[in-house]
Amino acid sequence: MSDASYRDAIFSTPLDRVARFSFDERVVACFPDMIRRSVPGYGQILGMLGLIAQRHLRHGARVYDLGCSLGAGGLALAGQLAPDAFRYTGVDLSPAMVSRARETLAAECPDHAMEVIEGDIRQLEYQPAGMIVLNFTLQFLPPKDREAVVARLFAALEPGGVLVLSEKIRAEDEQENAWLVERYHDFKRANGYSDLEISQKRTALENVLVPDTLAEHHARLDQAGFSRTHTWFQLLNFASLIAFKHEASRGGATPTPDEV
Ligand SMILES: Nc1ncnc2c1ncn2[C@@H]1O[C@H](C[S@+](CC[C@H]([NH3+])C(=O)[O-])CC(=O)[O-])[C@@H](O)[C@H]1O
Ligand SMILES: O=C(O)C(=O)Cc1ccccc1
Repeated sequence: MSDASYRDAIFSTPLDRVARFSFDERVVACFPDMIRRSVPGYGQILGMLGLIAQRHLRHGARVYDLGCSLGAGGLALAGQLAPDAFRYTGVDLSPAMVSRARETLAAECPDHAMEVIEGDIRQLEYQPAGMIVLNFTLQFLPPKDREAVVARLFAALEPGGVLVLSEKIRAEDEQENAWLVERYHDFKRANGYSDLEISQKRTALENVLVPDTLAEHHARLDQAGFSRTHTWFQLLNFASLIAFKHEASRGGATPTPDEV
């Protein structure tokens, strides 16, 4: 298969019926362009993964990248960490994404331990992990399935482990939300998408990408058992959170900010 990447023009012509958005071959072919032009802060969030891992990951521990798409999270980590610093397991449900991700990671980081599993993050048998990345993936699960997945991830994390959760979010306040969505559409327009593309993509994502509020995310993480959660990034209606699983062996000692 070719590793060429194309400009996203999927919603550029008028469609009689806009189908539900899916991660099929057509999306895979233009995905790097689509996500960079559609997700404010995407590159900056990826660039922080290595820094977060350097601070919080036990040397040699496993990192899960759930809904890894083309393995961008793995590439970012391998670019910043030594081969013995971590073992990467990407997981994605889309066969087209998985085969491209495997090719890219084998070619770009042959010295690192990188595997990609085709599977559903709701059913995966998780191995113990030091860091779990959900970079714009939880938002695609039916809302009723989100709590159970987060609980499973908490169980899979080693004490001292971290979950990085990046999501499109909805603001609680209707006016604030409307302002953020309008400026997000401006952002897309400035990145070369037409009004037609913006509106057809919006239709395709209805009931497929269902954003939660930041308060809902924090509450779900707290409920799963995470000892602390921070919102460390937000640009318009896109945000990233970090959740810490408490180090069990500290026996009541007060954790420093880096140890929470
Ligand atoms: N149940 C599921 N199980 C596994 N994968 C799933 C599931 N549902 C959806 N996916 C996968 O989650 C990914 C979401 S994209 C992630 C970007 C990437 N993290 C990146 O940093 O480039 C986000 C976006 O396109 O906005 C797709 O590849 C789906 O196939
Ligand atoms: O929310 C949107 O309008 C987007 O375009 C985000 C997005 C980016 C890439 C794939 C699916 C959704």
